[in-house]
Amino acid sequence: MFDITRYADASHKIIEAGRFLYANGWSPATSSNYSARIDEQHIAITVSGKHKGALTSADVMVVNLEGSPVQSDCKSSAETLLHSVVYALFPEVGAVLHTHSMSATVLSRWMKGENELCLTDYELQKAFPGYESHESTLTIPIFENTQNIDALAAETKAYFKQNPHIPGYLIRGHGLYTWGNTMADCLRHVEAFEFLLQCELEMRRLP
Ligand SMILES: CSCCC(=O)C(=O)COP(=O)(O)O
Ligand SMILES: [Zn+2]
Repeated sequence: MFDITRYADASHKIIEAGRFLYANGWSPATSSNYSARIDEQHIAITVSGKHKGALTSADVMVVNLEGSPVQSDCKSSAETLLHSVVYALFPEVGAVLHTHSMSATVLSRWMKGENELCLTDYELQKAFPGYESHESTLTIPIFENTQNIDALAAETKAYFKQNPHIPGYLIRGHGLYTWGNTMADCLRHVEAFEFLLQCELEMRRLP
């Protein structure tokens, strides 16, 4: 069983995150999904198909670390397993955010055939833990989009088991996943990734 006060706190943070991410244009229509850890075994996560700019507490439910609903008849995000993988691999992670920005979508499509984006020489790389200089390289894997979330979850699990320091990934033509120890950390990571992805797009537009 989970603590109801911790669930309420997680739900509140998810609702606020949705307003912020939608307002920035990073979660259009009913795209995206968000989660926050309640305890070692329970995660609060968005219900599937909801508009993320207008979430209410009824749009946030609880699943266990295997992604199964706990005390709810709602259907959790279609991408629940992608969240579960991160919580199961990294016990310190407190929040996972998935967004569908134009820059993540366009850049990952533009990079057709490439399976990683290497970011270097950006001061903002320092927004991520462990990246202490613009001279470091932040390598972001790009996974192919698929409707088979079980398969994608297995792929991401294998990758991040080997690469635990990488703070997120792209799904081609789909969006961004990132995480953090707190919701504030995770929101900072989304914002930093969005800035860096926009820079990369702009660089590719230059003659
Ligand atoms: C309308 S966007 C397609 C589904 C998706 O990629 C997404 O992020 C939202 O799915 P959910 O089931 O979490 O609402
Ligand atoms: Zn998505």
